[in-house]
Amino acid sequence: MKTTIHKGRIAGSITAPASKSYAQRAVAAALLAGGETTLTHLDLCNDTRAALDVARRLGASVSHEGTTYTIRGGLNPVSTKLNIGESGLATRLFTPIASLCHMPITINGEGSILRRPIEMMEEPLQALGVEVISNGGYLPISVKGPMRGGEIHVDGSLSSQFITGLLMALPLSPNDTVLHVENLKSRPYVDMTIDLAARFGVAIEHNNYEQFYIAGGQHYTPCTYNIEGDWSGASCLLVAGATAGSITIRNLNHISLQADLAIIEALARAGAEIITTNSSVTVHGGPLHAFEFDATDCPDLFPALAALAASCEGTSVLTGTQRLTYKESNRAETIAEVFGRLGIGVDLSEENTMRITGGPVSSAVVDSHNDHRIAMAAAVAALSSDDSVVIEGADAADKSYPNFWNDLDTLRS
Ligand SMILES: O=C(O)C1=C[C@@H](OP(=O)(O)O)[C@@H](O)[C@H](O)C1
Ligand SMILES: C=C(OP(=O)(O)O)C(=O)O
Repeated sequence: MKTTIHKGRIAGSITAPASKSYAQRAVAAALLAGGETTLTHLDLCNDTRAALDVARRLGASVSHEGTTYTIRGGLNPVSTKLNIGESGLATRLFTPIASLCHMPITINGEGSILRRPIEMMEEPLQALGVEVISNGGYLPISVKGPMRGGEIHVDGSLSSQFITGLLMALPLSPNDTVLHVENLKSRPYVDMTIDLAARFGVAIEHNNYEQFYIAGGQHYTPCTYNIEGDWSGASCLLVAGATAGSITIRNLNHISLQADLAIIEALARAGAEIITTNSSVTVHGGPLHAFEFDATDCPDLFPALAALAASCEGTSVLTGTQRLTYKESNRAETIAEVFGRLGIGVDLSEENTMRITGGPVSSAVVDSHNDHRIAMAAAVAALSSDDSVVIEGADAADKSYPNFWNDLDTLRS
């Protein structure tokens, strides 16, 4: 899909979509719980839809009325093939869960996930007694458990998602596990996992995120769990509030564990006016200035931060670009290309650093590279353009925020 976004102002309010990070974790916990779990405020995006499909294939029964989902859990595969769509989290979360089963299960996906590495899962799963065959460190991957527990080492520098998968699956293995983690990045996502597991009655202990102690033989207890609004999805439109008018987003919890709550700090550093209540955030624009921000632990914010920096006076310095190579696109390169076409200088010459010099945004045709966060960031930049920006591959937003283009329309009318 191609969409054209004209320059202009935004105002008004919208409701944040469900956090796909929490939704996928909650669907996994509901699958692992013997009994009926109710998930509320679960509006679907492609990644969450994929998680629900995988949960069904692994034995869950799922029904819903509106955004309230009832999931009857119990790990009991009805299929030996899982399709995780394009979701990095679903790949690295459901592979350890599938490894709890006695039968061989193959996990495959489509689009960008086929180019994203999964090699980090192989040795640790083997050390836990799982037979593993991958496609040279990429999908598809076949696993045959059951995963036993034990003592393993995992490098967390490329992704935290496999650690999330292990933390969620290993409590159900027969033996205890000591998981040694080096170089953990995206740490708030691990906090989200531990917190969600605790809400389902599962205990995970750790020593400064370096050793995790996971008792085996635990049980997930079914419960009613509300899916928080998504700070990641909201981040681009909050930036649009700062660069092109004002915005209120409801259904955002400002004491959330979500990594991308950090967008508030970046907006404040750039000089935006921010008002938070218990369940909403309002951002007003004004003169914006260059800011410095380390996004190592909240890598999904980079595209939104680039759109913010493009509208700031001066050169903003963002660190943590090493985290971006294996996202839906090579995101540092994609940001440099897309914002370069819009006339915004993006300098990647220093390691792990992105320098963005704000200035006028030119009309151009840009390609999302099938990356949802790039499509949404380009739309925000377009609001400050001299005329309009054509975004090719705009439907990439369906991965996390299918209603994004409608919400943007609402804010413009
Ligand atoms: O656990 C999660 O929900 C996620 C963790 C992060 O990935 P990495 O740990 O690979 O950085 C993030 O980029 C991704 O969108 C969602
Ligand atoms: C990187 C992302 O997701 P995932 O890794 O789960 O595909 C994202 O949503 O920006």
